[in-house]
Formats: sequence, C-alpha cells, structure tokens
Amino acid sequence: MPGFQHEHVVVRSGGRSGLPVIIAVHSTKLGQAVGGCRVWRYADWRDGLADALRLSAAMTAKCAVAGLANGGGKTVVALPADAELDAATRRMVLHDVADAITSLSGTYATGPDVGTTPEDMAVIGERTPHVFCRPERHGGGGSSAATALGTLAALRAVRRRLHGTAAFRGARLAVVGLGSVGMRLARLLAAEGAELVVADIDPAKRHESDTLGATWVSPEEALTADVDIVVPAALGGVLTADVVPDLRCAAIAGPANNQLAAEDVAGLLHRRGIAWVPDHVVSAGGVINTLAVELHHESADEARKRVEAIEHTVSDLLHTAELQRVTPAQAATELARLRLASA
Ligand SMILES: NC(=O)c1ccc[n+]([C@@H]2O[C@H](COP(=O)([O-])OP(=O)(O)OC[C@H]3O[C@@H](n4cnc5c(N)ncnc54)[C@H](O)[C@@H]3O)[C@@H](O)[C@H]2O)c1
Repeated sequence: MPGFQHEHVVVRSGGRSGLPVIIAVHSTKLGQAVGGCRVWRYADWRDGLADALRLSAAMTAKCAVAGLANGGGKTVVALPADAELDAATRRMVLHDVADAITSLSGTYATGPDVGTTPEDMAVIGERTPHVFCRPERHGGGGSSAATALGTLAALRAVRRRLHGTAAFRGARLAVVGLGSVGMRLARLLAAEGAELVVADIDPAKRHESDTLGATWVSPEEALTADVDIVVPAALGGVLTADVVPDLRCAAIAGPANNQLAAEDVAGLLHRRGIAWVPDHVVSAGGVINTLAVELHHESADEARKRVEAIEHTVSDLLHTAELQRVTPAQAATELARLRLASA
C-alpha cells in the first residue's frame, strides 16, 4: 500500500448543502497549493476522495515542471450518482467550498475544473480571495491566448532541437483542432511563415484555414501528415499504440490534455524516434498566466515572460532526455523531483 503523501486533507459535510466537500493539499513546498474544483457525480464519495488525492499529486508535479512557486491541491465535491444541482443548491455548494478553503488559512487556492466554470469561481470569490480564473469583470480573464502563446514557446524549443533555429519560416506543422487555442496558435504560426496542415471536425473552420494559407485535411490525415511537428489541439487520447507506426512527424507537442491513450505510448513514440513533449508542460501557459496575474498580482508583461519561459523548460527537457536516453516525459518527472527536493 502506498504511504500517505499529502500534507493535509479536509473532508467535511458542507454546512449549507450537506454534500461531501473534499480538499486535498498535496504539497506546499514550492508555495501555495493550487488545483481546480471538481463538482462531479460518484457512485461512492470515497471515489471522489481518491480522485482528489491522485489529481492533487499530479498538480504538484505539473507546477514544479512549469517553474511555478506553487504546489498541488484539488477540490472535489462528490455528488450522489443521480444528483442534479439547481441554481440555489449550486450556490450553497460553492459557498461550502469557499468555507473549506478559508479553513486552510491560505495554503490552497482553487480554480475551474470538470463541472465548474469561471462564473462559479466568482461565487467562491464572494467568500475567499484564494480563487483564480474568475471572469474578466472580477479580475480574471480567458486562458486560451496564454495557452496558445505557451504552446508557441514550446514549439520554438522543439523547432530548435530539430533544425537548429527557433524561427518557423519553412517549418511544417500539423495543427489538429482549430478551437480557441488551436486557431490562435495557427494564426501565430502562419504569421511567422510556417507551412501549415490543419484539421477540425467542424467544417465551418475550413474557411479560416484558407485565410491562413493552410492545407485543410481530415483529423486522421493531419495526425499522420508528413510534417516536422504534429500539434494535437483538440481532445485527449489521440496517441494510441495503433497510430504510432503510421506517424511521419519528427516530434509531437500540443496543448490537448491527456494525449496518450495509454502511458506506454510514450515509450513507443520514443522507440520510433519521435519526441513527444508531455501535454501538461506544453499547455501550462494558461495556468501560469492566471496564477501570475490573479494570485501573485504580477503585471501582464511579467506574466507573459513566465509563459514564454516554457521554451527554456522544453529545451531543458529535450536536452536532458537526449543526454540520459530517456523520454521527455521521464525527464519531466525527474525535473519535478529535483525542484521539489531542492525546495
Ligand atoms: N483553453 C485553454 O486555455 C487550455 C489550457 C490547457 C489545456 N487545454 C486543452 O487544449 C485542448 C483545446 O482546448 P480549446 O480551449 O481550444 O478547446 P475548444 O473546445 O475551443 O476547441 C477544440 C476544437 O477541437 C475540435 N475537435 C474536436 N474533436 C476533434 C477531432 N477528433 N479532430 C479534430 N478536431 C476536433 C473542435 O471542433 C474544436 O474546434 C483541449 O484538450 C483542452 O483541454 C486548453
């Protein structure tokens, strides 16, 4: 049985809603623990506790690799399997979460996750300052632009590793998914002279592809296109064991969450000589920006510099991976361990 690794776990019945509110603070070694608030249905509340324990530990590693002065935490409100929250109960739940956060004396701050929105963060913010990713009128702002900028920084590092230059002129990239991050990113890359192959399941995006001078293909064709870098920017699970033999790119780096269908696909990619940069490193721009501005009260310029520093992180990971003959994902795990050990 693994040992208990968390600094503090709160489990309480919400004073207003009566629902189980769970906050797991995994680590504050690097600073205040952060992690989203999940409001989700579970067959048993203890499944929600397991989620909070697992996801808060993952946040510690994610923050450490991103170079954030923050640790990992997570909130889970475990709803019964058949629960529907009406607006009044939802407010009660969010205020219960806020009170549980207050009980932690500033060691943890929350943001949106599955089942919660920036609007919900504004409601939590009525009772605690330890909340981020609120709507713009409450001092927050959308994260897609910063996520796209951070992805561009990651791609610069990959481009330099592949071709010895961080300039995108002449680079061939396939962007799979032209949503709020993918579209912004494609525009940035096109403006720098990259040759783009793009795809989306929504045919309405084809028009934009034409204005970018990109080649429009199906999502499957984009993933296996003969390009330098594939950029997954839609849903997770696209990198399966089956697709690996068909890939023709030299590297994969994109913002889509949980790209690997199974963890061992990282090894399969490595054996095929394809550098896969873990998505949590590539997509960290949004959270880096939000925490810098909303929790650390830094200027937009300072926050932007932190986001652009993803380029150095990815450069380090690729360099270490090559030197130690490990995958970039293994190099990221080791980097997180070192940063935590030296904190
Ligand atoms: N928005 C952020 O700041 C942020 C931060 C971190 C990670 N991410 C992750 O990045 C990814 C994109 O986020 P987003 O905010 O742009 O989402 P989005 O919903 O705005 O865009 C997703 C796009 O992908 C398209 N799509 C869906 N399935 C597809 C498929 N099978 N093939 C090709 N295209 C497909 C959709 O039509 C849509 O245009 C997600 O995985 C998200 O979790 C986003």
